[in-house]
Amino acid sequence: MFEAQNHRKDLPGQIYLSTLHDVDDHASNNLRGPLTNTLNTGNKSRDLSKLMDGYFADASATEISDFLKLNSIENASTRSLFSVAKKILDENIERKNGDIPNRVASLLKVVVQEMDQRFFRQNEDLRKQKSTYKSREEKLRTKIRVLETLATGTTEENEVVLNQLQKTKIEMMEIEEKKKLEEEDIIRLLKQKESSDSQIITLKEELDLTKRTYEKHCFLLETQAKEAKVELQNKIVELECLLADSRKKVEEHQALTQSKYRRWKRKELGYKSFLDFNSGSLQDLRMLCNSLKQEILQIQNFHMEEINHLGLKLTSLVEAAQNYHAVLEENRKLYNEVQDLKGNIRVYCRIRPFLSGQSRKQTTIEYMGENGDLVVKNPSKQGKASHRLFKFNKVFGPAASQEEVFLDTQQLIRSVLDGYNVCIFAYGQTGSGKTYTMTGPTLSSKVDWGVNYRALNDLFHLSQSRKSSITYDVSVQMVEIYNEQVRDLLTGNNQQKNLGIWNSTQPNGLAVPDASMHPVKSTSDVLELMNIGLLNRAVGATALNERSSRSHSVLSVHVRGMDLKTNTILRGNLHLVDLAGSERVDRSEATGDRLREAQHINKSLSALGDVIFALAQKSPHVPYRNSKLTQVLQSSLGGQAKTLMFVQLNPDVESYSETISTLKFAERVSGVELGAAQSNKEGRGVRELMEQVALLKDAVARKDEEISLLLAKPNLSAEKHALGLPKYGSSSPRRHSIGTPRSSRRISVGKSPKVVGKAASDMDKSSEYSDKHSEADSPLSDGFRHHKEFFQQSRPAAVDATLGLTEEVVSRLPSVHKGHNITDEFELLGFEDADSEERLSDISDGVLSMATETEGSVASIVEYTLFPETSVLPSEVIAESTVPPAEILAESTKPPAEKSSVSARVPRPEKKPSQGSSRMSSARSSTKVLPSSKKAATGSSSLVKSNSTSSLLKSSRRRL
Ligand SMILES: Nc1ncnc2c1ncn2[C@@H]1O[C@H](COP(=O)(O)OP(=O)(O)OP(=O)(O)O)[C@@H](O)[C@H]1O
Repeated sequence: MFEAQNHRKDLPGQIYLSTLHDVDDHASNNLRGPLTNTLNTGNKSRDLSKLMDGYFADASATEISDFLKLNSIENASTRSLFSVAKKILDENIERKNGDIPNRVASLLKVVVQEMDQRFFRQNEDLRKQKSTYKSREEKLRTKIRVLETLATGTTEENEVVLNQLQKTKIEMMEIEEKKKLEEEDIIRLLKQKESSDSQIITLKEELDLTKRTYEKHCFLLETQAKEAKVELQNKIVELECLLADSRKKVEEHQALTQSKYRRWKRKELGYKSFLDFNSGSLQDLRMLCNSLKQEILQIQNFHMEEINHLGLKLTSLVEAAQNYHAVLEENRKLYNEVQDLKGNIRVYCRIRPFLSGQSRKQTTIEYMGENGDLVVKNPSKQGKASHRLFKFNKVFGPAASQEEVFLDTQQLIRSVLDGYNVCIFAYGQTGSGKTYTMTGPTLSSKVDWGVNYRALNDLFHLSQSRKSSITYDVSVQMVEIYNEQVRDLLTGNNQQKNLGIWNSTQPNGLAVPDASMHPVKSTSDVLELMNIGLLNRAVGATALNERSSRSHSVLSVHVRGMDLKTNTILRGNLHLVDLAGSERVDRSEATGDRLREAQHINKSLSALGDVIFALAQKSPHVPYRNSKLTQVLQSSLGGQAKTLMFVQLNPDVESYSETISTLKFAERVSGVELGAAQSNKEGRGVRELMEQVALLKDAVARKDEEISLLLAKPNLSAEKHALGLPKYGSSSPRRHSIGTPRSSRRISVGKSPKVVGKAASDMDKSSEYSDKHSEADSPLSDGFRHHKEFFQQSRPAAVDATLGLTEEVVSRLPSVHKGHNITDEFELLGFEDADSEERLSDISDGVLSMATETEGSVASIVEYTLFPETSVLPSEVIAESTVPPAEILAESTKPPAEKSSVSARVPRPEKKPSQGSSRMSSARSSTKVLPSSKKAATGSSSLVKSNSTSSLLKSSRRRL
């Protein structure tokens, strides 16, 4: 150990290289120590740490060589030298992009050389050390051998020697271990050397490369510098030239500025003089302005006065405009009145709003005028051709409330209380709002009430307010027409019973005699009945699936009013009709029930159209009988009624074609004139007639007496034969008059035949049309016979009585009723009226129609017979029919108050019973009497053939 330590001290360069680490650490410590001291002492030499920190990166070659001289590089450790070399390279590569300056390269060279030498020296040292160790090992082995020999001498000595040997062995082992360690160190050093060698080689190569690149770069830079220098020199020359130019320009500019200055000076002087001049004229202008102000004030005052004047004129204009609106309203009213007078069917158009479920809300309605104009747009067309204008009495937009709609309908409905027949019907495709308008969406809310409820409600209120002067009885019927079958909706049982319809219009507007008639006293009664009706309709609807759309519902309101002052009786009927959907069902698509429904709807609506258009054309024949619907509405579509049609529209573009066909229909309807409506009043005319009848009755009584006196004489038959009077029983006077050719009747009736002939001719016409067979060839053909038969069947007794007497008795009684012209009586009957003639020509079913469509007076007579004041059962009628005619006639002359009870029992004064009389009795008996009762009544009518009456008339005729 000791030797080893000593040997360390002997190593060259004073570096302890027992291990490489030791060498490095010690070396760096040794190096740093003196260098640091040197720096601290102010020596300018630089130490190796600076070298390591790249201190020499920017140092000159001389500085580096100085540094290397001053500092013993041999004292630096190998590791630090390596790191110095690496750092130099890294730094230079980072800084200069691989260009290593010469000085750094030389420094590197020095460091690398030093490291080379050091490795060489170390190698040498290690070799020497190895040989030293070997010699020592030899020495020790010899010592061991000596000692072993000595040990064999004495055991003690041996032991001592052994101990020494062991110690020596241990030492040897330690030395061997150390040797091994040193050998390992040497091997590691050798390896390090090898790696350093390779590093040095690569470094050298890199250095060479860098040097070459650097040299190239330097050359490039030098050439660039030369070029830049030349360029700069050129620029300097250019700049000098420019400087000379700008100097010249500055001089020129200065000269120009001076001339400008002089010019401005001159201008200033000019402006000054101009300003002086202007201030003078400003003064003048001020004065002028003041005078103008005065003038303007004057004009302003003048205009103010004018404006005030205009304001006054405007106020009067506004008033006029307001009046204009009033006048417009008045005009509308007047127009409606004219329409009423003309008997035009009023047409109101109502457009329903889009429903919440409708997704596309594109409307076909372009414009709705307050005057009833409606413009519809065709969505598939463009330009003018896409628009169509329609004109109606009124157009209600989607926002119109139920109340607004009713307000415009109210007056019409109110006229029912004045004895008019009114018909309101809603026409339009399915879902267009017909039921909404007529009934309303719900009954629970008053706001939603449709025309039906509001109408009845209004009628009740009005009748209440009039009750001091007129007492009213209101009754309702509600029927449904489905597949040409009429069903009573108020019976309570829902059996599908097809009800019969009168073949002609009835004076009381009753078209469906078998439908139950329900007297109503209040709105709640109506609501109750409506509910029953709707329920019955709904039950039908469930059975037949949405039947309400395919059936017509008719609510008939019958009003009878008695004027307490004049004893006039008013009869008004209101038909409120919710028609089936008007859309044309494609027959090719519909089958079975649907096809049947479609056919029936199409048929009935076409029939309605035909009736309306026949009326419009004043056609002699109105085809009421072509459908149940037109039959039911006959009394309200004929001459005396007021008719209103609601045209319901769905604004959706998809419904365009339906909308157009609905509007076209409505447009034609709106042009229809039915003739002036007439009130069903039983007034003075009736009473006068009654008075005449009373006179006649007296005359007949007197003549009867005379006849009975004559009959008492024995030569009676001869006398009778001589007179040539027809025998009673073979033909009644009425029959005679009808069966006789018109010319002969003319002769027999004197002045009146003209009228009678006309009436008969009308009857003939109606017969012709009603039968739908031409009778033109022969007036006495089958058709005429049919007419004759029908006339016999349906002719009301009262008319018969009146006409019979008029023709054959009255005309021969100038002495009885002196000064009274029989023509007047016919005028009273309305037969002289040209209109009535026209209307008579419309009769399709004989005298009953005639009675309705002529003056109210005749209707009243029929009414008395058909509709007694109190309901009388057929049996009672039969019993009462035995009342002697004298008594009846006497009764008829009584005042109405007394008359009412008796008139109800008025039997026909006809001698010959007929089917017509049976019909009368069925009608008078009760509105609820079934058609089957007609037969019973017919049977009972034989009883009506009162002996006294027949003998009375027979004898009177004989006498005459
Ligand atoms: N003026 C309206 N305001 C609000 N909703 C309306 C109006 N008119 C109709 N409707 C609604 O449109 C729908 C169809 O109306 P409605 O049933 O009255 O048509 P419709 O013509 O009677 O049909 P249908 O022929 O099938 O009986 C209903 O839901 C109804 O509430």
